[in-house]
Amino acid sequence: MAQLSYVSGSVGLITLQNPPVNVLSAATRQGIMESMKKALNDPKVKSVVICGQNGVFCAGADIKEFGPNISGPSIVPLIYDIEVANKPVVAAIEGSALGGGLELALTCHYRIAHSKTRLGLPEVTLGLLPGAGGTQLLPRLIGIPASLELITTGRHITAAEALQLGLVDHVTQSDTVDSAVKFALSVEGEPLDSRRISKRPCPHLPDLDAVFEAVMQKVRQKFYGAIAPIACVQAVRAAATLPFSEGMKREQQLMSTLFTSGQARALQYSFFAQRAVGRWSMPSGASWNTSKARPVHRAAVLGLGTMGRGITVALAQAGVSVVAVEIQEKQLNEAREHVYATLERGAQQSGVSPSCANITYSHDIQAVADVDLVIEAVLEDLSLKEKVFQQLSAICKPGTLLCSNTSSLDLNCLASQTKNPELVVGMHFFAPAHVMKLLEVVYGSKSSPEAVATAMQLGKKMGKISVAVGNCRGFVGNRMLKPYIEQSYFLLEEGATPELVDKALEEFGFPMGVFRMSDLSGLDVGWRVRKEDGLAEPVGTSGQITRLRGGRRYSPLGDILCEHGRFGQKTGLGWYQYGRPGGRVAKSDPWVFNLLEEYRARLGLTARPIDQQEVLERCLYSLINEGLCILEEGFASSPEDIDVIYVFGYGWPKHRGGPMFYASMVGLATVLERLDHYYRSNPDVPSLKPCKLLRQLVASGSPPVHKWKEITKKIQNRL
Ligand SMILES: C[C@H](O)[C@H](C)C(=O)SCCNC(=O)CCNC(=O)[C@H](O)C(C)(C)COP(=O)([O-])OP(=O)([O-])OC[C@H]1O[C@@H](n2cnc3c(N)ncnc32)[C@H](O)[C@@H]1OP(=O)([O-])[O-]
Repeated sequence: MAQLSYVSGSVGLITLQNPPVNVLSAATRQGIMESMKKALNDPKVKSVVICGQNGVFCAGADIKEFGPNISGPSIVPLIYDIEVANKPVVAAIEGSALGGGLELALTCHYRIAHSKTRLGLPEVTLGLLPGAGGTQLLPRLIGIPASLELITTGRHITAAEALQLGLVDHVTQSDTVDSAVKFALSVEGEPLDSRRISKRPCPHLPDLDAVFEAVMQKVRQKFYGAIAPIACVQAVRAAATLPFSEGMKREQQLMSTLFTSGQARALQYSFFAQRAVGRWSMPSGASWNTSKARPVHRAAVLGLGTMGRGITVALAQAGVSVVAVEIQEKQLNEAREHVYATLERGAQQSGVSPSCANITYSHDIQAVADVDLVIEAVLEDLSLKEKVFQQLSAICKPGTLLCSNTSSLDLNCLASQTKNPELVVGMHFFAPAHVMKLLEVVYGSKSSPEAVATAMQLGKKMGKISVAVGNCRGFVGNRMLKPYIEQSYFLLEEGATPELVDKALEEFGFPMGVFRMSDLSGLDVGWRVRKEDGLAEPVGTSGQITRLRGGRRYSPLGDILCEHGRFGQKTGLGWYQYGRPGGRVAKSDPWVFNLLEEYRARLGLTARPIDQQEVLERCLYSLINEGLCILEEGFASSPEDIDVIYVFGYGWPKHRGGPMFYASMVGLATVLERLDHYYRSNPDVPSLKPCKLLRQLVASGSPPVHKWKEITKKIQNRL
């Protein structure tokens, strides 16, 4: 929907009306077309201003309309009618001008932006490219290098940067539409040829081939496996080498290869999944729109180790006043320096003044007495955390929310140590806590919906993507990681090497394979959890190795490495060698090969050839199966929750949507058939046994992901 009105005598004002962000739906495109025609044919109208309702210009094409049969006027001829118009057209840009929204502004003759506007061509983040001429117009306006950077990253830029680049003509602090109308009046009757960007030549670049070669190499590396960034480079190259109309044809051709691609579907699914997780619900029926969050003005962080420091930085950067508590003086001083340095660095990058003043440090737990919320981040030890929750419950003012950053311990145990278990929730951050976007908000059996709502809202304020999940062992992310790691160990026993397994997973798109990732996070972390679970038994001098725990197959390979002090990067030795403690570059280690050979020989295991497909099927399908169990048991309320957790917390390649979406793309029947196949030959590995929900989904015709919730409900009601 778009509406034409008349202002200041001779200006036609076209207002996009499609809340909340005025996307170019079929009706909006129709409205623009009709309004433009009317304005151009009306002799009283000497100039036109285009703006968006509710302080947002336009967030681009309507992603919800993407599919084989898009109705309504096509966007390209629509916006080029604007460029050829014989009356000046001024874009009044507020809020956001993204994708097709910026392309619309680029076909206007002038662009006036409010200082708080964000502009960009983020199509690549949706598996696409700017398909309404953005790859041809932007280089002609701001040059090739800047266009390549903006289009291959999809980065949103500020109005100030846009002015500097020449993308907008003027930036205003006051009413944007007023400014644009005044500007339009000032250019009425002026010649427009020089304002038609498509008519301009693309600025010459002396070392064109070298520039494109370098950018192509960079995007292939940085966005490993993603096809859209490559197509973006190819499209901009057309702008540099072809006349506009030929360049447009090339852009359309490349866009058509991306539009129907699996990657585009996965990335668009991820776009909406990120928004869907904010609409959380609990098995009790309580949810985001029935629960009121409490304001959090002052928060405390207890325990200033690696995680505590990151959480303190993230809170301060979100403008929350923080009480940072660490009982050990030395650790407290180190933390103070680390937090200060991190905030300083952040301030330099964002150009915003550092928020150090928001933080007070103390080594006395009494200092948390009057805060609204406490995040406990002490060592991952149940008895220690229980003591801390007893203390907090005694010290804190009534109503203070008590949150734990535990990554696997039972939240109900912590809550039972307090007077008000309804005020206890988990806030599981991911390292580094001031960088990683994901936050698992964990509700226990007594957590109140208000407590969950408050933690979810605080997470959003900290710039996190927060997902509400139930309190099972390892919550969602770590619980699914267990069968994934387990399978990788079994594959080593059967003949694989860490290199082969990691190669398969990295070619799939993970930034790091399971063994390199384990070396980074520290093998001793998992070892401690396996010991707590009574799984890791010392092999020691007896040399007796058993591969069964409670009737289930268990591989002690990881324990053996830890017994040799091989904790990964931190000791310089793990599944790979790193040259020195803290080394980052992984090199194959003959010691590991010898260990595997000796281990197999001692257990009478015969190595066999294992290919990448088997690695992917066993590691990913067992992880997916565990995810489906979590849905079945109600510890996650939707497949989107699981996919957002894996994409933003565990390095699952975004262009593959997440474990649940990937399973639907591969075909649930295939996942079921492969798991059945592996379970038949490994009956002592329960994580390979297909769960009820998987069988039910296949029996129901393998519906698309967004239909799983209703089938899951049916199963839960039967349970
Ligand atoms: C030809 C052309 O070249 C090509 C092909 C294209 O143009 S492709 C399209 C390119 N455009 C984009 O990539 C911009 C995507 N949007 C955003 O980045 C953000 O939305 C925002 C603009 C910065 C606002 O953020 P926000 O935090 O204030 O609100 P929100 O919660 O995100 O959004 C508010 C509501 O609007 C919905 N929404 C936002 N953008 C949308 C879009 N482009 N299409 C459909 N729905 C959209 C969103 O799902 C949510 O719905 P619901 O959850 O309430 O039901």
